[in-house]
Amino acid sequence: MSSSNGKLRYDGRVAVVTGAGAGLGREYALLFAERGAKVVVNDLGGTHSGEGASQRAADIVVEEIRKAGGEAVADYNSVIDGAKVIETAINAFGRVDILVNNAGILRDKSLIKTSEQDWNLVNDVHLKGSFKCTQAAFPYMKKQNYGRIIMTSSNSGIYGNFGQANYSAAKMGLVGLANTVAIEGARNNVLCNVIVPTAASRMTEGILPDILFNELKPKLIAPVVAYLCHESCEDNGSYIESAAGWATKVHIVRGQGAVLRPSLDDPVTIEYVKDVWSKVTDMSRAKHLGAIGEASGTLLEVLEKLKEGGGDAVEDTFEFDSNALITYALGIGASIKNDKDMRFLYENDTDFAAIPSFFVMPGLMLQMSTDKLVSKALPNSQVDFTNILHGEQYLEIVDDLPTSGTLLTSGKVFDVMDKGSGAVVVTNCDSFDESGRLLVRNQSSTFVVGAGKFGGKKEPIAGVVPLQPAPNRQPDAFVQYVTSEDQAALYRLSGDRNPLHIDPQMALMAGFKTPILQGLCTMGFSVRAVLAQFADNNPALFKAVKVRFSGPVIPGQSLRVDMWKQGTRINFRTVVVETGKEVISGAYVDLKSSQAKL
Ligand SMILES: CCCCCCC[C@@H](O)CC(=O)SCCNC(=O)CCNC(=O)[C@H](O)C(C)(C)COP(=O)(O)OP(=O)(O)OC[C@H]1O[C@@H](n2cnc3c(N)ncnc32)[C@H](O)[C@@H]1OP(=O)(O)O
Repeated sequence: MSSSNGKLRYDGRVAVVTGAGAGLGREYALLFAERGAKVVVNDLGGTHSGEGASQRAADIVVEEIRKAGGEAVADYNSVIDGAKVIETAINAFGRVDILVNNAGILRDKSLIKTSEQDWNLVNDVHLKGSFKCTQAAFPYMKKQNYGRIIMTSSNSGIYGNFGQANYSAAKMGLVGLANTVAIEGARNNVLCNVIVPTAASRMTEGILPDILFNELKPKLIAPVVAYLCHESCEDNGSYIESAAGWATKVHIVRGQGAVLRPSLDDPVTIEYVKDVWSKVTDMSRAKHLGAIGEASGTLLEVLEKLKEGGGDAVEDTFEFDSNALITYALGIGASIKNDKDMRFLYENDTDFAAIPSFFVMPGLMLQMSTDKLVSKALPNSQVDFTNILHGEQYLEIVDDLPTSGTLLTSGKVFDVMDKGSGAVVVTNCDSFDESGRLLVRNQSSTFVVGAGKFGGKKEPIAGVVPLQPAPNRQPDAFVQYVTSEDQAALYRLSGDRNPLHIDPQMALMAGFKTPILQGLCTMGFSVRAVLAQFADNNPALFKAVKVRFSGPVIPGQSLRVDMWKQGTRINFRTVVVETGKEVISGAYVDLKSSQAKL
């Protein structure tokens, strides 16, 4: 009930505040009364460790309220007798609208020294007392279709605090109690929230440092609790931390988690758990779940994935910005010497855009960040940078591409082939933007040299994107580029830090005389050639590319890209000019429209 001057009022409401003889409870009681509520000032009047009883504390506060012109009655019952506390409200005022479960005691001891009595007493007053009072008030509130309930938790519960095992447990218990009360009351407009206060009171005296203690006035928290209890506040099940004239909502969050077995038929092993532990504990994409149904919903999704045998999917985020796009463009030979390349090199260019082949990166980085995909797909195989070569790549742009953002990429092994001289592992990686929109699909084949002859099948399954041989005629066009001796060194800044491309020793171990160029760098040069020749350098016309890396390129060599136009498909091959050897075969770029011209 708001009065005309905009002040929030509680006229006609009856508020029960437990433990209202001092500290926070007293401030709540005074504020409710000042704003028109009739108040039950409950206080057993014991010591802060729960000894003794006295009517004095409650009486003083009642007196204070009455003197100020408010209405209040005292109640001296223990909150464990919750029914009696609520009875006081019904007898005096005929109803109960607001219940602030605030009463509490402390019996701080280290875990080892905590007696059963210390445990029971603290839990009884905080947890059982809140339960008893709430249970007694609930029928009245439900019947009148109105109620506001507060549970009082503590950072000691949420984070733990040395010497407060009993208190921490009770305080976290109150969070659980509030969660369910909020659900059970919602239909009848009986809302329940949690306050997590840090206040100077007789309970915290001697625990908090003096400087902090003096600034943590209970009076500064009372308006937060009062607002939570006002009819205009629709929060339900919220945890609100408040102290020193500050308040915030607190959430329990859950990470994305990791699937712990490849399929429904597989057991969960300790070793697998260890392998994916960093994913289990990764909180970078943690989320708050609104209800228990959301939590179990995720489990159903996991089971669905496992049924499809997709439990081995791995996920990662990929962040990029204009720097990443420009570094990539330079890495595949874009140059300011070419006017039409400015849009790829200068973030203030009005048409600034990514060269579309940049979007192989999320899939590549996912594969390089985990040894779970390629190596796990092969029996007894040791996969490392000395025996893998990029075999094939397919990239498809599905939706409009931003020039910066964070993509979530999900990848899994799609096919494994035994080619004798090596094994080919095909992975599919889909990348989504933050709203869940699928932007890019990548399919990569990794040729694992020497890992063949394991008795696997030779042919690909349906869904492995096939190559397309070049037409049997002279190319319609060709473009030639010189790569720099530093090309691989420059390109690796985009993320592919495979030492094969820069470290002569590693190259020797992998069977090459010198470091070789990244396959995707050669692909990038080739895509640039097709865009320049057939799409007026317009990246928006690019739809997809498929290539096979059929031979290595040495940085410094020249590349000739031979192209054939067949409608919107541009077939191409890439040849090292100095040797005449084909290094990209069976390749094509699909453009979005047939505006493409010779
Ligand atoms: C975990 C991380 C994920 C991946 C990260 C990648 C990181 C990067 O840093 C790695 C790189 O960029 S490496 C550089 C780019 N790649 C290359 O230079 C490889 C060039 N290709 C070759 O040398 C040979 O084709 C070679 C060696 C691949 C094959 O040659 P051969 O052994 O002589 O094979 P061949 O007799 O020609 O054919 C045997 C069967 O294999 C198939 N095949 C051939 N080349 C393939 C290729 N590139 N990709 C896929 N399959 C290929 C053939 O079709 C044949 O199969 P079938 O008998 O069924 O026809």
